[in-house]
Amino acid sequence: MILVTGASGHLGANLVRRLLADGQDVRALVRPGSPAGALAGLAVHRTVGDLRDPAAVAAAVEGCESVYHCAARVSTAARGHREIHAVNVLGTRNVLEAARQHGVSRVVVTGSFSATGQAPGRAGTERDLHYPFGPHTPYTRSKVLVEHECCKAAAQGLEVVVAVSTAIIGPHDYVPSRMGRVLLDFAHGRLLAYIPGGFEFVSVQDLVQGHLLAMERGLSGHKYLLSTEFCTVDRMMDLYAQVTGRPKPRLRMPAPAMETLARLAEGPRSVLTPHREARFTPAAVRFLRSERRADCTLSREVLGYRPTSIATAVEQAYRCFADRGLVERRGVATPAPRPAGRRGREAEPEPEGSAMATEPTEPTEPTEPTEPTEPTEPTEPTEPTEPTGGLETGLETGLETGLETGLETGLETGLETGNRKAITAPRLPDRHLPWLGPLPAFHRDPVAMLRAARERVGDTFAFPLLGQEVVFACGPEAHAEVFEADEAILSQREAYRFMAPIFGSGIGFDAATPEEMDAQIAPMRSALGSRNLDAYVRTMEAEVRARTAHWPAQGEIDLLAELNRITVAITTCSLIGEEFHRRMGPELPRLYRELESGIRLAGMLSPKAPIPAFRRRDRARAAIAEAIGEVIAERRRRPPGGESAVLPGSSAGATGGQDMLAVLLAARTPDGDPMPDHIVTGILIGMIVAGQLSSAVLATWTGVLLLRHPDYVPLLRAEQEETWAPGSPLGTRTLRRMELLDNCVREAERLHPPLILLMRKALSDTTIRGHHVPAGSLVMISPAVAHRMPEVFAHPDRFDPSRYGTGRAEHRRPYALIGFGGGKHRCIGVAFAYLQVKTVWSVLLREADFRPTRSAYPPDYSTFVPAPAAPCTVRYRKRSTTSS
Ligand code: HEM
Repeated sequence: MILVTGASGHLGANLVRRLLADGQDVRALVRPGSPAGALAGLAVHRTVGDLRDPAAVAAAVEGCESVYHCAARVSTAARGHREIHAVNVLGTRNVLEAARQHGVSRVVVTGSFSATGQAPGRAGTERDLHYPFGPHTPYTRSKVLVEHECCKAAAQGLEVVVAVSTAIIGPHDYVPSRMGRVLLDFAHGRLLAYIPGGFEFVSVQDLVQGHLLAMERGLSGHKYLLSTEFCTVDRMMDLYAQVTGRPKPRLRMPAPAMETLARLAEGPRSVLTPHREARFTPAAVRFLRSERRADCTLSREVLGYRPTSIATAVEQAYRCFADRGLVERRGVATPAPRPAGRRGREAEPEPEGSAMATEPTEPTEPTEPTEPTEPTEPTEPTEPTEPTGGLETGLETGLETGLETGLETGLETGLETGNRKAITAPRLPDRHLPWLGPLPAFHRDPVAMLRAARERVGDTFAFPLLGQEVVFACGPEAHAEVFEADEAILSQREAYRFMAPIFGSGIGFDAATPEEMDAQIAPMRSALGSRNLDAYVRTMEAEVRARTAHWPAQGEIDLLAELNRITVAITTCSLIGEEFHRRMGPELPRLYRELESGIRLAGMLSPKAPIPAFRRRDRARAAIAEAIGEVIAERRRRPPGGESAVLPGSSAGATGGQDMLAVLLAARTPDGDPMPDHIVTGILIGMIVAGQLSSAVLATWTGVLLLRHPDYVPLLRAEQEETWAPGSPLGTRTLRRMELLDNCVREAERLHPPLILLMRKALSDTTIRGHHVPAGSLVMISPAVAHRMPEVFAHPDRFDPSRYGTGRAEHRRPYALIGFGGGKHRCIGVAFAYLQVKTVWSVLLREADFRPTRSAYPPDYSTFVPAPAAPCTVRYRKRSTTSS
């Protein structure tokens, strides 16, 4: 058995495939939440574990003859020392220690070229010592220490070899890697200019070959550089142009000017997007210009390493993306071979069947005699994927000076973005500010702004917003095109990634792949299925009664605040259980509010910007996560079927009585392992955010509409008398028979949908209603605008529950009523939400009479889930009092 760590990263995914093809038995260690696609359908023993956990690592290593340790936390950030050190250095120590204890015969550890020193005037070799006093990133430093760990382990008798990677390109890139993202951007027309320079690249298949050779022939305690060839950015542009069929960007920016521009951009960026990973930094431009080279003579002589060609690797990478639907499938032209390079390897005979290339390009600048500097932006570490470093950052800088840079820095660099030219939908008149677009009007009242624009321009139009090109589309046909689009073309996950700090890293919209996200919410889907709903309704009824029991006989309440408390209790008990609700008590509504207030426009720009709302969001999340963690720990200690996992009123032993935490704790990953605790926690928090406030708001709007149309109240009470005997508990069957109530809630959904904007990110060029939508655009639809279209709903501003009755049923037109979305991402909580709102109003209408205190309850559009503006006060009188 062979263990591969980091098996779902770019190198890992290729290495595992090669080992399987060689007939090896492979165990793959992957971190929790890693992309399922990388290993999907492969006959590997998948084991989930964190490198920082010595026990998990030891369990993975046990029984293996050899280990490939490819996992690493890759980052270009100047921050995050602790985590990067813990994953890379201590994680490697754990692997090596476990290997020693379990008698593993050999370990190959993936190293980074960024940790190799640089000698003036020649290509770097294994002998060049790292210069410790340069401005290195925590990642580079960690990879130097990884090499030290390997040396120590070798000195203690373990056979360990370091296989050093340069910038990787090639197939099976599922995350995708940085180099893969550059290729995708090129294919989607998002690279508009580049800076000349050059890099060492390694074809992922050469890197795999190098790892196998290092395992077989490498000397213990030694390292071997593995590169395929040095490529200039010009050459790389030509290769990309050949495989994608797109022209290479015409703008070739002078490096000195770009360094100045990068310097100018630093100030605004540090204010606007302090946590966004920056690529366009002066240091990165300098690095690009230094054209650092690697000499792989040692690998060739000792290991017999025979690199192939980057041209082939680029072609394979493109084909693999095309197979996965991420880029257009086309007859990929085989890029022209190039003559051999200038260094040690050029004297070698060409390997059979290789397209060893030649590139006579001389470095445009002399190699700098100092260590290359790396970008030093304060960003969050990226996910562990592959063993690369500052090199690829330089490359990205070389390639990306268009839209993304504009977004990062807030500066239009004078390069027009490709998106803007290519969108064919009518544009809103350019009366707004560049880059910001119609932000002030949109922020104040997005529904009014979009409605007015639709009246002027039509159902589909485009406008810039915070540096992002937005295509807005309205009407059932447009909705069908958006909701039914493939995730690889219009991505929901990419559009909502700014919610990642709420779900947690690798969870929900931040899951590594769409399949991973589906797998995470699948247990919730079944927990919200019809067999469980009766038990939830009993919780709902109990919570509404418990709350109203505190009300004096008559008085004034803030309806939104009351319904918020009730839905907090219902959501908490149904999702996490009563013990959590009891433990958190009155704190919960505040914590949920602070969590939800973190969903705002600023998040689209930088979800971690240092603004008070985001700080409150993060504090609230931490407090909720900690408390959920304690409940999980208690539940895990107790035998399954413990009482707290059963909702009040449920029949003993019925699966239908379990809260959703119990369902998640019982759920298994595809490998049969329990779901890791942090994923369970993240999913529950995500569900709270998805369901609680929106239910409270829908319930409030239902109440406000009934207050404004009091004629419906006696009709609703008459319906209740027919369907719900006094003293008997509510249930799903009873609620379903309340058709008028159902239609009133549906009118609330139509007139005041809690989610007013739904979004998708275009990952490939596509069309909507015949208009071209380039990759990178944000596609937006609005239930609030669509529900007031007179072409779809007669007299759309009128409250008219009879529109859903026999003979009319306007909502049945596909994708006309979209308050809960549509297509494959339609809300999984729709039945739960409807039952909740209907239960709330069944009980409230039975218990009290209500009257408005205000002549109007206008929506407050300052939040993502607009409710009636505060205070939403209403007067009530308990009905028993009324009758007495
Ligand atoms: C009145 C209450 C609710 C409203 C108005 C609402 C609305 C929506 C909408 C519009 C979407 C689709 C988003 C899109 O396509 O971009 C959605 C998705 C979702 N909702 Fe709800 N929701 C409500 C309650 C709930 C509840 C109670 C839960 C769970 C407890 C829930 C869980 C989800 C989840 C997990 C998704 C994502 C589904 C997917 O992407 O496959 N929602 N919701």
